[in-house]
Amino acid sequence: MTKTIVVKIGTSSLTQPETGQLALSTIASLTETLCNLRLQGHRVILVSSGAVGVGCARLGLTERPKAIALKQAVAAVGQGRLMRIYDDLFSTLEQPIAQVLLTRADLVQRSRYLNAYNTFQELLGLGVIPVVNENDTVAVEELKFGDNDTLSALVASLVEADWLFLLTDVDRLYSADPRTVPDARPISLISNMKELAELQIQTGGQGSQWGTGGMVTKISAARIAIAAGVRTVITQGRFPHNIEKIIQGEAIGTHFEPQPEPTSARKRWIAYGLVPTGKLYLDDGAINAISLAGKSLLAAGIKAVEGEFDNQEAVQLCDRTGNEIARGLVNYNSEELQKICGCHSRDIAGILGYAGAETVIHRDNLVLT
Ligand SMILES: Nc1ncnc2c1ncn2[C@@H]1O[C@H](COP(=O)(O)OP(=O)(O)O)[C@@H](O)[C@H]1O
Ligand SMILES: N[C@@H](CCC(=O)OP(=O)(O)O)C(=O)O
Repeated sequence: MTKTIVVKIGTSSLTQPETGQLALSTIASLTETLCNLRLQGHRVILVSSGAVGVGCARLGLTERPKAIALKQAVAAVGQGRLMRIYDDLFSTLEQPIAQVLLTRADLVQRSRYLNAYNTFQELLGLGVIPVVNENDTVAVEELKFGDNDTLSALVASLVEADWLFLLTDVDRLYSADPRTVPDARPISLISNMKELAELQIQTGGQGSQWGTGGMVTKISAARIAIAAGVRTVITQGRFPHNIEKIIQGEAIGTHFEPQPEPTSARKRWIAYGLVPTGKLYLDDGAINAISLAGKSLLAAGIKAVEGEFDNQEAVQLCDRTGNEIARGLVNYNSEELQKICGCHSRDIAGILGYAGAETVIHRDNLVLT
C-alpha cells in the first residue's frame, strides 16, 4: 500500500564531524533508499539540513556562525551546493526532485498553509521527491522554525504522512545523552506522550557541533507528528537503508506510536502552524474544564494575561507555573482580557460597555498540547 514518508536528515549525518566536508557515502545511500521507496510506490519527502554546514565548508569557516546576517549569507552559499549534489545523485537514478524552501510565515497564514499543502500534493502526484529546508537566507528571527526537526514534523502533519524518520548521529533515543552518560538506557518504543513524560529523558545541551537543537527538538517534533497520526522514528543517519527495514517491521531506532485519534487538520494548524502571541494563566477549575471535560474557556477561569494580542490570534493556555496545557484562538484582545479576566461571562458587557462572545476561547478553536 502507498505510504507517505517524510525523512529528515541532520547536518551531523550529512557532514563528516572532523572536517565538515560532505559525508558522500551517506548521501548516496540516502538517495538510493529514497529512490527504492519511490519504486515501491511510496510518496517521499526529504527534509534536509546542511545549508549552513555545507556553506561553512565551502567558505572555509571552521565553526557555525553566530551572527544572523553571516549565517543567512552562508546558508545561501550552502543551499545551492547541497541541491546540486542531491540533483546529481537523484538524476543518476532518474528520480526528479524539487527544492521547497519554507519559512514559518508560510504556515502561519491559513491561505499560505493551504497553498503549501496543494504544492506538496502536486509534487507528490508528479512522482517528484520534494527536498525541503527552512529558507534560512530570508527567515526573520521572530518567525523561524529554528530547527528542521520541527519543520519536518510540521511538513509531515501538513501532508498527513504515515511515517516521519528523524535521521541523526545516534542510533536512537536514550534516557540521557549517551555522549556524556555512557550507561544511558536505550529506548525502543514510546507508546504515548504520558509514557514519554514518565521516562524523564535528559536531553543535555544543543547537540553535536554542527547540529541545531539536539534531542530536545526531536522529541518535540515527535510530539507534533504523533498528534497528527504520524508514526515517528529516531534512527541513525549513517545507515539510511534501515528505513526500508523499519517500514518492513524491524525494530530499529526509537519508535513513537501515533495517536489513535489524530487531532483535526485545523486544530493542528492552530496548535503548531500559528505562532502564539500571548499567554493566559488559568486556575485549576478552568484547566479541568478544558482538558478533562472538553469545554470552552470562560473569562472566570483566567488568573492573568501576558503579552499583547488581537482577537482571533493564537495564545498559550498555561497552569499557574507557566506550563503550557493548550492553545487557542481568542475572542477578545489582550486589553479587553486584562479587564474581564476572572469575571463571570454575564458581567462582560457591563465591564467593556459592549457585549462580546460568551467564551474567551470556543472549544472548536481550542486544542490541548
Ligand atoms: N537523551 C538523548 N538520547 C540520544 N541523544 C541525545 C540525548 N540527549 C542529547 N543527545 C544528543 O543529540 C545529538 C543529536 O542532535 P543534533 O546534533 O541536533 O543532530 P542533527 O544534526 O541530526 O539534528 C546526539 O549527538 C546526542 O549527543
Ligand atoms: N536550516 C539549517 C538547519 C537547521 C537544523 O535544524 O539543523 P540540524 O539540527 O542539523 O537538523 C541548515 O540547512 O543549515
